[in-house]
Amino acid sequence: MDIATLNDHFGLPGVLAFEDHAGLTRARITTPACTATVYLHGAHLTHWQPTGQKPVLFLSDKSEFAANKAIRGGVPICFPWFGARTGVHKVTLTGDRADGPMHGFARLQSWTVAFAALSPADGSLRLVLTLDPSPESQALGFDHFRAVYELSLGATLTMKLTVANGGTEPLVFEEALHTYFAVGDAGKTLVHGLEGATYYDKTDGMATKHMPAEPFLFTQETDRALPSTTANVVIEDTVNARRIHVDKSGSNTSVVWNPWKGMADLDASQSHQFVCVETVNGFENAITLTPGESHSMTAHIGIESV
Ligand SMILES: O=P(O)(O)OC[C@H]1O[C@@H](O)[C@H](O)[C@@H](O)[C@@H]1O
Repeated sequence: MDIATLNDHFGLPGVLAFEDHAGLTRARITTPACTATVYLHGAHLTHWQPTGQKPVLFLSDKSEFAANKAIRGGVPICFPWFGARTGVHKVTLTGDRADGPMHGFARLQSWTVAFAALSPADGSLRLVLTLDPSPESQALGFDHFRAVYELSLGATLTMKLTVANGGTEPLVFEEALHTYFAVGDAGKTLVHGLEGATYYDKTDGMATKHMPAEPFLFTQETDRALPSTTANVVIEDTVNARRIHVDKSGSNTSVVWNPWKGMADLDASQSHQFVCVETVNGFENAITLTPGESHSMTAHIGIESV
């Protein structure tokens, strides 16, 4: 659908409008409760700001916006694998192959708008996008999945990713809502809720270790995958005097990440402006769906001023 048709079908005057940015289509959302931006490229939420709050999601000033690149910041959707397709602690995914882009193809595909409407209950905007197999996914061995991403954008944020198996063989995949939370200073940010959990340390050859007994403080490059973790977390952004609550369901893995340095699409000066606390099913928690089955993973984000 072109932008005019999207606006005709789904636009809501003063609330939801579709526009072009750098050749990509994005939805701009303004409600009394929040502002938000969603790119159809990757179904990528890049901005969510409840009224009266600073933006909750970080977006790199050096992010690229191009059809073959992932946006740096916001909430990339990783699917149907997390990180590399194969590796230590990984199970064999559909296709049983090692090729394909980092974090899967879903963040590089253009998703389809299926539904948009305001909720009469709380004025939040409900936006639903879908992803079906494409020549790119089929070339990587994924030709019988269906994915639905339901966003509820208001004073709180709900992100729900549902994947269905439309084929005749089991569908085995990983997934992540790779959320970049904006914080005043990553080095003064605590993560509560993961105390003592087992993790695989990607900065140390995926060695198995344990989180500290006290809330986790970012002090260096951090790249930790926590399997068998269903805990809700609270991110304590001390500089901004707020707590970000991340409540999740249908997710058995968490990932905590900050590169602590610049990257090609991240200026070094911005590397302490976010922490990634990711809602994931990965490694031994990869999802297996029998034909006709579906699975949902949800992250619900709320902000508490302190
Ligand atoms: O640069 P990308 O592909 O967006 O990945 C960013 C990071 O994503 C994290 O979730 C991974 O654990 C890291 O290993 C990775 O570096």
